[in-house]
Amino acid sequence: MESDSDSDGSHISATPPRQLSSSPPRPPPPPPLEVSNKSRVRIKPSKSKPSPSGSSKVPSKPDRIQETPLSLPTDLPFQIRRPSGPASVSSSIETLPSGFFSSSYSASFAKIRRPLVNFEPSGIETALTSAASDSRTESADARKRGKARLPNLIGASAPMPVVKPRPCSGGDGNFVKLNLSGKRRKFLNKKGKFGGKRYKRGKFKSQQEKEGEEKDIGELKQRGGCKIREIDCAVVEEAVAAALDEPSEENLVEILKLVYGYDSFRDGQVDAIKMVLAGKSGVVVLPTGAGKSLCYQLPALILPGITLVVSPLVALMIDQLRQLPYVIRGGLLSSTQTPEEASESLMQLRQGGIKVLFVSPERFLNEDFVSTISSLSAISLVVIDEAHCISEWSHNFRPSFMRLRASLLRKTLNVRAVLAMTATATTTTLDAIMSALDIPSTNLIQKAQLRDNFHLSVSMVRNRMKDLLILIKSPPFAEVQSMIIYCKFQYETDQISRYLNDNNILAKSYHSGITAKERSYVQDLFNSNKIRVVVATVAFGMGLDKSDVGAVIHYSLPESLEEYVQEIGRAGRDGRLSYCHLFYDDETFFKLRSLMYSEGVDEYAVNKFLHEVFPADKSSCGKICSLIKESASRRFDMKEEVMLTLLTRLELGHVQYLQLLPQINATCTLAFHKTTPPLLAQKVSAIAVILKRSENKHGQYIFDIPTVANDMGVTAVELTNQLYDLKLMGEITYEMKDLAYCYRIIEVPTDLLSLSEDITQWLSEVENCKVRKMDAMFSAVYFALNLCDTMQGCSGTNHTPCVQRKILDYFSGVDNTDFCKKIGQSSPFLRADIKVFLQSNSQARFTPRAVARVMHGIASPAYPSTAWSKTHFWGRYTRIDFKIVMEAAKEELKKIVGKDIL
Ligand SMILES: Nc1ncnc2c1ncn2[C@@H]1O[C@H](COP(=O)(O)OP(=O)(O)OP(=O)(O)O)[C@@H](O)[C@H]1O
Repeated sequence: MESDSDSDGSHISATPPRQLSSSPPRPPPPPPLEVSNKSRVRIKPSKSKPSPSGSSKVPSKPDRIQETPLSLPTDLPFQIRRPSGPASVSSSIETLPSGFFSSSYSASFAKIRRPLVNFEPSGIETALTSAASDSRTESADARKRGKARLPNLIGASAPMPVVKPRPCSGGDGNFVKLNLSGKRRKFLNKKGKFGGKRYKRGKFKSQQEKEGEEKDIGELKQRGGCKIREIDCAVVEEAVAAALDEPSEENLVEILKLVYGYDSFRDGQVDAIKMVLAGKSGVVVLPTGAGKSLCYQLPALILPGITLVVSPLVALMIDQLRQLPYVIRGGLLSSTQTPEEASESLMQLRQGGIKVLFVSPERFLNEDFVSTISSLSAISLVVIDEAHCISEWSHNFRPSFMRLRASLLRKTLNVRAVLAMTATATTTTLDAIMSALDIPSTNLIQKAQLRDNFHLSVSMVRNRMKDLLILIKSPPFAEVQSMIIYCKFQYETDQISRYLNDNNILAKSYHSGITAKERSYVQDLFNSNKIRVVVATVAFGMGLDKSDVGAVIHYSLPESLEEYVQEIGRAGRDGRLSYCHLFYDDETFFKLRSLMYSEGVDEYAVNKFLHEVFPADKSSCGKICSLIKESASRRFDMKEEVMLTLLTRLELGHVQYLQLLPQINATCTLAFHKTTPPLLAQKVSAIAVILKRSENKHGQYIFDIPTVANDMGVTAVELTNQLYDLKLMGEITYEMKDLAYCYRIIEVPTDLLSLSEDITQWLSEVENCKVRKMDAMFSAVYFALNLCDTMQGCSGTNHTPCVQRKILDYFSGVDNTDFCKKIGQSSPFLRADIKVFLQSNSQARFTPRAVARVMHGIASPAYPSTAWSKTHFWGRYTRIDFKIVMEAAKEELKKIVGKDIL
């Protein structure tokens, strides 16, 4: 594996300082924060019993806001003083030019008679998405506005229109794909016919159109403050043809200049592009903000077929779509679209109207989509963005990413090359990615996973709110225009943003609990510098490419070094020095470490789960089954994501036991309106089966969709389509509820016991891995606060060299978790407390894990915090290792039940 000079923390000061010219005032060089001796972290098992904390995710009693008047600190964990002189600088980081151009044409939207019912799980993707509702309205708007469509630039011989310029990243770029500007689209559709001619701006426009456009550009200028330039499409076309013929660096740079306005490639880009153009699959590991998108955008422009980009978040897809260069037609398919919109996108895809399609991994559950994609002979490239999501050993595993395996992509979809991209992957994660995608180790392009323009600092907190305000009001943070504060809990983001506003700092909170529209609004305010601070949970940031974010503050410890690197990666994307400070406190660390155990499952629960997934009836092969998410989650005391992980493993493990289908609403309540039920049953077979299989309550028929579908021998989606037709005819109305996982049984396992043992073992390894990540994060901070005096280059609160070293070691596989041995291994009161707890709740049935969760203050579906945080044992033992507590609970339960407990 290659490494890069970044890995040597000693030259961190070689970063050029932020310039004052075109941006808001810039802070002076490295912050002279100092950690006093008082701040040293001391981890020791608690002597007295801690008071019960709140719930696991959102503690019932949030931290009190300290409204103490602000004065310059004398007794704080860190001291702030002005720098004595400028930082040493060099030009080792290139200055980033302005870049992308907006698009203004779009493909047609054909009308369809009926939407294909097109269920897709939304999961995390939806929860963390912003601006999704916008794309929906825009799509509808586009339908009203005409059908003219440009032919595929490369696939067809039609020339490209001379496009109007757009501001660089940070603006709302690719209008067409988002249908943000209908006027412009209409206009440029006309222009598309003028092959190769240089288009003079404004020549063919009505006054109204001109005004509309100018308004758009005006707004964008304001947002991004970017330069505007034109692209001569005929020239680009020539350059593309030349690069297709001979993909030399010279030819590629020519396109780079023409399309992006950049003079040269950044480290790793040209290698990645050449690899893909040669039809080879590969993995690209480049730091945040290093320009990974360009590694697929440029090949997408050159290669003749379609490029599919798989992204974990809708918000990310929308951002990437906006950032596509003007000359590449993009589209997206996401769970937030209506079935009509999804069908339209598929139709455009079939007709060659889309060159780059962004999709969620869940889309690959949709048979309609898979068959459309496999019927397209020309998929040149599949890009897997945030590819670490494929691996269960990453910080952000997404079960649906498991589906993206070489077998599906190459064999079923007939894809030529696969490009996996990430900024944060350990060696174990990389191995998992390469093995899933069948990528040889020679095709790994890896640079250091950290940019060297971060000034990293850490401090121990005593009063976080007050310390935060002092930090923001002191140099260098006081002079940073745009900053992000990351918190763990949603309630913290709201509290802090209120607190900052009360102290004259314009801030907004951002988390997945607010609507997509609000999230989009906050992001827009931030991008246009109308607010200074976004206080966010992990939901904010992935894909955010605001170049002048000058600081990132971690109000709470991140859960892993990967998360930390991703989040600080939002800062300094313009290459200038940026400041990243992390507040540490023991209490938060112990609380977060407990949360790492919130998804674990015991063998007992896995076994119960498998018995429900596979009906005892051996003839169930081929049957469609469903598992209602909410009730099953409570029954098995398993989070919904964990159930999905198990189902996905049953589909994609060594043996394929089932085939996961799109999620459905499993319970249907139906009423008849025109024809009487018996008469309609004579004409429509579905109704005959429904009458047989339903329960009649006050004239309404309630039935289970999969049961009726099985009886009819159709899929759940086909049945729903039939019902939809009957509804259109006015025959029936119906309501669907109970969102459920849906699957077809392929093979019933013969030995459920050993299968559950196997799966539990795997889950336990995944859990251990999460805890190790948390511990590695803690260790880096602990080291910085307590032991880094000896580390060359660290001084005061400048912990850059040692934190940087820890991060790079971690990504290259060095175990950093030594200090966490300090987590409590025993307590004299533990067994006695568990005994009292069990006696006082003798009516409830517990597993050792359930008891340990209560003692650690972790809510679970069967033991919600609303009910269980009332016990005074709730969260009492967060400082004692979870496994020790679980073991003690097992012993106590054994005594009560009198037999061995799993
Ligand atoms: N060769 C280049 N020269 C100058 N700027 C570039 C170059 N390549 C990309 N950029 C710019 O760098 C910025 C970051 O690019 P991009 O968003 O692709 O980063 P990334 O690696 O995907 O980051 P992240 O992982 O954080 O999402 C963009 O504004 C892009 O225009």
